[in-house]
Amino acid sequence: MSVHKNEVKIITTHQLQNMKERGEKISMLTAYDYSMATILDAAGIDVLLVGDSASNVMAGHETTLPITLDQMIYHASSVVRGVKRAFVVVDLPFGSYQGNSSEALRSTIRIMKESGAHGIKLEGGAEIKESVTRILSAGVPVMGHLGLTPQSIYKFGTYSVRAKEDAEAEKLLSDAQLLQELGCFAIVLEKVPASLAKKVAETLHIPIIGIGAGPHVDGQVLVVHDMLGINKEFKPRFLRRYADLHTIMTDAVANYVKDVKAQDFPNEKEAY
Ligand SMILES: Nc1nc(=O)c2c([nH]1)NC[C@@H]1CN(c3ccc(C(=O)N[C@@H](CCC(=O)O)C(=O)O)cc3)CN21
Ligand SMILES: CC(C)C(=O)C(=O)O
Ligand SMILES: [Mg+2]
Repeated sequence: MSVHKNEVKIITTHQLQNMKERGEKISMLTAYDYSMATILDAAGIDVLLVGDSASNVMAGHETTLPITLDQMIYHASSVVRGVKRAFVVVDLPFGSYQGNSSEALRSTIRIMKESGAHGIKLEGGAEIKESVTRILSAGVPVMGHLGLTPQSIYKFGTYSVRAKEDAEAEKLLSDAQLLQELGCFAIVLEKVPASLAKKVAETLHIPIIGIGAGPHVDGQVLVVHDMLGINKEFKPRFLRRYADLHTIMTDAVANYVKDVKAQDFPNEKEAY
């Protein structure tokens, strides 16, 4: 690939690894569509996650379970078209990989071929060892996801903080080590005690990206609609709101409605 003077450096798994080694934190947000991806990419985000949280945020489902592989591919291909620099990771949706490594590979190949994304993420540790191995052997970068794994919500029944007990914490650390040994390039840790996340980030050499996992990890991820304040209901302790787009958008739409009703829009300059 030729490198031109003004070309923006495309993020690779190697660069993410270098960032951990240099102590530069990795920034990651979700994106589900082209317009949002364009903005996030231009603003300098390192990694975009086409999360299965699209099931909640885009489609209005209660959980991440209903979203399909076809729907994830639609979101992912839209995101990829908006990106010039960020590394794009796609969640394998519920039912597309669990308990069947050949199906896991088939789902991954479809995502990579049909969306143009750069890697995939799946939830779990030892249980999904065969799937992870098989996907990695096809040359596809894999991101792990441990701690609160929303695709298993009905096994746990709550979205409460995970791995508070020693046994659960030990299992999480050994799962993280396993994922690293298999060859995963990074791991998301969701809603676990900061002290455990710190230990995992210090023990492993691959980047650990936290969401509700405290500051002592190698990067942070949030759902973009949450951090922009688009949805008002979701306010867990780990969320920081960087904007109140709910209010901005509501006011803008209310003003538009008012102007249309008052026949103030369109005016002469806005007509042909
Ligand atoms: N909009 C959105 N943001 C997310 O971060 C997100 C999704 N959707 N969907 C998929 C998963 C689910 N996630 C979640 C869900 C709930 C909590 C949570 O803290 N819920 C409650 C506390 C529940 C409890 O302690 O029992 C809260 O305080 O809102 C955290 C992450 C993270 N992901
Ligand atoms: C919350 C992040 C890590 C995720 O998996 C998603 O958005 O689906
Ligand atoms: Mg997810």
